[in-house]
Amino acid sequence: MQSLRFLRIPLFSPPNALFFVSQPPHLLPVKSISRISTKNFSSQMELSLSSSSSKLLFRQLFEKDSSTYTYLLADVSHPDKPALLIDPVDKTVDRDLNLVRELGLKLVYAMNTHVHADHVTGTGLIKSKFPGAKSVISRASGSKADVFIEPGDRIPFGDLFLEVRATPGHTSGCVTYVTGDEPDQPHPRMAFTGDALLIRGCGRTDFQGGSSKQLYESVHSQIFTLPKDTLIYPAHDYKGFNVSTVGEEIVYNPRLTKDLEEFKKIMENLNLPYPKMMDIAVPANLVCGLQDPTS
Ligand SMILES: N[C@@H](CCC(=O)N[C@@H](CSS)C(=O)NCC(=O)O)C(=O)O
Repeated sequence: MQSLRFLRIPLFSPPNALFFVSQPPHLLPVKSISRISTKNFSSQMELSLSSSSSKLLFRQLFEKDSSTYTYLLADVSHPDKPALLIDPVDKTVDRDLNLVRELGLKLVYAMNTHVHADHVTGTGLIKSKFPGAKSVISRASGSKADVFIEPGDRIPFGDLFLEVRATPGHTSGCVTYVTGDEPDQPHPRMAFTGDALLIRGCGRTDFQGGSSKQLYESVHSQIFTLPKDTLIYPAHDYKGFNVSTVGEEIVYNPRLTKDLEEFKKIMENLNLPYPKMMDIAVPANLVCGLQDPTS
C-alpha cells in the first residue's frame, strides 16, 4: 500500500502561496510544486450548470438502490483531461467508467467521503478496471486506500484542486471536499459533503463513531462558514433534490438551524432502521469494496 502525500497547506493560505510537499522537489513531477496561475480565469459556462470555470467538466450521477450521488469532475483544459470520481458505487462502476472513456478523460482518483454503510464503494473495482486510478479516503476513516488525505490537503487534478475539510459526526472519518478558493478555480465553489450535510437534512449519527454534537460543530464550522453561494452536493438524497447552497441550508435546514441541544434531541429520535446492507457494506468498504468473499 502506498501512502502518497498530497499538497498539504493551511486551509486559508494567501493567494499565490507555494504548495509545500513532503518529498524533495527534484523527485516530484513538475506539476507538484507550482504557483497557481490566475491568467486562465474565464467566466464562460462549460458543460456545467453550477460553475463558471471554463476548465471544469462536472457530472452528477445517481445510483437508485441506495439513492447515492457519485460526482465526476475533470479539468478539460488540461491536455490529459485528468478526472476524479467522488463516492462511486460498485453497481454503477461500468456506467461511470464508460462515461469517463467516452469523454476522453484520464481517471486519476476514485475517492470516498467516508466508509459508507448502505452500499459498497466502487473504488476497488475501478482500480482493477482502470489501472492508474488511485483510491483515496481520509486517514481517520481507518480504511485501506492508496492515498490517505487529511484536513487541509489539496487534491490536484490538472490546474484545478479540491480542498479537504474534516466533517466528522456521521462517521468519525467523514470529510467534505471543496473546490478551491482561488480566481482560476470554479465559481461559485462546490462542496461535496458526503453524508455530513444532506439537502434539508444531515447524516444519521447512531453508528460508526457517530456523534450529533460533533456533526453539528462540523457543519457549522466547516460548511456553513463557506460563501453563501457555495453549491452543496451531498452523497445521498431521499426526497428528489439534487443541489442546494450554503445560504439555503443555513436558513431552511430543519435540523441544523436549531440550537445544539434541540439538534441532539432530533438526532436521538430519528428512529431510522439500520441500512439493509450495513453488515456487508462496512467490512467491504474498509478494504475499498473488495472484501474477500470467503471471509
Ligand atoms: N434505507 C436505507 C438507509 C437510509 C439511511 O439510513 N441513510 C443514511 C445515510 S446512508 S448510512 C442517513 O444518514 N440518513 C439520514 C436520514 O435522515 O435519512 C438503506 O436501508 O440502505
